[in-house]
Amino acid sequence: MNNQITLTKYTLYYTQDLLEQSIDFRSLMMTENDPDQRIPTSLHSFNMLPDQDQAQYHPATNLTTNLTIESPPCDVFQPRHRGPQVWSETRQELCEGTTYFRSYHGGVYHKNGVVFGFLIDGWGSMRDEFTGRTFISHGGGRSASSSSAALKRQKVAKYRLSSSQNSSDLSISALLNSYHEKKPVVVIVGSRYKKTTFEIPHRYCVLGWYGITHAWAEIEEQEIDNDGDLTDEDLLINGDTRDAKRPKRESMESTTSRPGLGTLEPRGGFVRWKFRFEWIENQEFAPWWESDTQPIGERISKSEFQSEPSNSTSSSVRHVAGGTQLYTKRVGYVSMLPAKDSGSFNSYVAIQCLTVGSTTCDDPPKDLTISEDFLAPGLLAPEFDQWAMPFSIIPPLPPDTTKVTHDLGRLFWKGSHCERCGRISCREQWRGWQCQNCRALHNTAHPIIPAAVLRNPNSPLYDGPVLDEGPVHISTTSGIVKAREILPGGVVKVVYLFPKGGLIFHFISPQSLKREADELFELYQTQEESPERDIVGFRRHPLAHSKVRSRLLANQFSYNAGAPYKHAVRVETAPLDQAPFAVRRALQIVHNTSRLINPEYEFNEVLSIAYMEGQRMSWHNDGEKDVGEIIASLSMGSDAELWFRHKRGPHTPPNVSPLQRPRGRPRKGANIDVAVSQVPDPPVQMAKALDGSEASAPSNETLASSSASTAAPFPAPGQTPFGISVTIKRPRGRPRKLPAPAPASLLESTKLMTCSPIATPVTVNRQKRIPKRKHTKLNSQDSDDSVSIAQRGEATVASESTVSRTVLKLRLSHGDILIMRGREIQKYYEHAAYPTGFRIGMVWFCSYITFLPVFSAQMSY
Ligand SMILES: O=C(O)CCC(=O)C(=O)O
Repeated sequence: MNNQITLTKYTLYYTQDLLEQSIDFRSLMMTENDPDQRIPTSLHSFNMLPDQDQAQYHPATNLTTNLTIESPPCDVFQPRHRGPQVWSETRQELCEGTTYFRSYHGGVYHKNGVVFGFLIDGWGSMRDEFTGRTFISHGGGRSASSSSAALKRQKVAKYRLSSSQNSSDLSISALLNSYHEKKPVVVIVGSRYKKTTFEIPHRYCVLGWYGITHAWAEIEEQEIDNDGDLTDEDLLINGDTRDAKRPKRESMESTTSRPGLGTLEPRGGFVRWKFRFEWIENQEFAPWWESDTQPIGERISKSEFQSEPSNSTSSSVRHVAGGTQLYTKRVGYVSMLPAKDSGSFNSYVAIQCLTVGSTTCDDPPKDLTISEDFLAPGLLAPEFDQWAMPFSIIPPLPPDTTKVTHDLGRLFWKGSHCERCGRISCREQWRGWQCQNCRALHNTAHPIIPAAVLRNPNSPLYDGPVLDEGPVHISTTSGIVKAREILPGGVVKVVYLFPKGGLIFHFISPQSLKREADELFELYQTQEESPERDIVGFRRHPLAHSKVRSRLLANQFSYNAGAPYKHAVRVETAPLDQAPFAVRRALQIVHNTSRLINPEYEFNEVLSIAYMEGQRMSWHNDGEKDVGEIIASLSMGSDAELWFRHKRGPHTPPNVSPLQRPRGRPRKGANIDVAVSQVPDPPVQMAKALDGSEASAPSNETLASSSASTAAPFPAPGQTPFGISVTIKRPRGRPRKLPAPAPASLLESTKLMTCSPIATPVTVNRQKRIPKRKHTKLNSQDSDDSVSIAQRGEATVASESTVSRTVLKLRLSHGDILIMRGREIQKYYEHAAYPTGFRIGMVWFCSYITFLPVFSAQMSY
């Protein structure tokens, strides 16, 4: 009964919502009225939600009804709505929801030299054309935003070439590969594309499969804005006011030509690679932008294009008075079309389109107009219609989560495609995939995954104190000091002192003490609601400071309770006393540990974070002014690495690379890549830190002097007093000479390891320094060397004194507790988390917010 009521509400909601968007929703209504009505979709269940807000805050079971839709066997997807069969409103949805367009920046998505997706959007290049079934577009790369004052005034973003494109540029060579090998490409149109005659209904709409019929290079003149009154600032600064006051076109024309395509900077323009695409008939959908009655573009005979004209020469470009028309040369033949006005074959420019196997195009032409005939369909190689398309443009259904046994792999947070309306949505909610347009929810309950199946099989199951507590990496120049102590029960406490103040405590328990964490991990995964036990409402939240205009979701799922979270993501906050049971239980566990350091610690904010395989938390710091100086966290499930690096800014040590590296995921099995020096006695501060709450970081001076006075020779590679595997990572090339090992007696008496800033070999990070790309300027300085180097991907090696900003990498395993103490860690450093698989982390903050209740750790369990 209840179900029926919900369904009726839902249908009304849809009817209204979708009618506005001209989406045919009759099928759903028929389903409700006639239960026998079959909808062609595969077998799965949808939960229907009246609106997103309710979906966010209310448990699924109270609101939803299960509508199971069973499909008749059918190979071809039957579109049930007009418009594109696949579309999205953000780039992230497109990238997460499809396999064929996963590029967040470029317009060509290619992998291993093969183009999968091609996006036409925003500003085209000169002579781009679009008819629907055919279009001419350009390869990617080497564009820069124009800094023209006139365009800035108009607030118009305009991109133009800043150097010549080369056939070996990655996206161009991939497009050439698709052209030569006749590989179909999925084409997507963005709503900012200006050349369609039809309306583009959504931000990104998949058009369908196309083949590339022609590829050629041409000269793109640099457009001159109506900035005639502006002068060339560089020339003015250099004192030649006569030249400077010349109109820009003139100074640009004086650019010297250089030989060779690709490195060529021809007079007044750059080489641009162009491609003609044509719709492939043999595909699953007809063009959605053509109405049923509209005739398909008239075909013209291919023979017209393949006949070699009697007066053709071997030269690729022929300029003939009386008109400029684009003609094509295919597979070694000059093809020609009648000039539009003259109706004859006499006036033409023949362009040498690439012949099969060739990647060079000599003497690219400049003054062209595209013949209308060249845009008519009919030039596609017959091979395109002989084979089935490689895959459906409809993304596959989400996986069957009920079968999960050991991890939540990348498939589990791939976006989903709504069969009802065509929208692709990111997986935002832990409990399922929901269409952001029509709100249909594809529910996912997975069996509880025990922590035991996620553990690293190559890591011992410790009954006593762990041996390999880390760190995975500690930079020799960081000045960070490490100490290790064994607490009752075999818990290993590792303390890291940071040179400018601040400490990190890392508690690692033997197996027998991980039972609480085991239970908690399972509690967090519980999906059944009960009056006492709410499920944790994990969801992916939008980034707070994203540079992209559209909504961009954070990688990981999170849930905040207590004081409002004000960091990298915009997370809603539930009051602590109404937080789910799992969250309150986690708080209790961490309080028990944090009181080992200071019995006064009280946390009033808990951020729970769930990561599926491949998800991570990227660089950030937790230094919000409301947040107290203690931040604690508990790890559950798969291992993770927590990386710390210097922040960019006035405090960055001068020898630290300004580049953002290392990027991406940590290497598997990474070792400590420093030489670790030994000191016989711990500095005073460290001794206190080991004792407990009195710890404070040593000053730079203390550290420097203790290191200087106590620095001992290095142990041999692979040897440390604590059984930690240490390898010296050296830059490639000439081997370095390592200092002799320290005497055994000295090593045995050592309790601390310091990464001394003095007398330690520096791991040089041989980074490629790529000069910052300059804005395109309308003058001859466009082709200055630094810009050219950057854009040709050439590189220079950073100086020997430049080292990575990353100072410390810790491995966090199931049941580990980490406590960061001191604002300095947030002020001078940032951190990032890289889990190796399904993992839940909890972070506790003590926020200075007096009006919120401070949760007591003495709760009943
Ligand atoms: O997942 C983790 O343990 C790290 C989380 C974190 O860095 C943070 O919330 O600040």
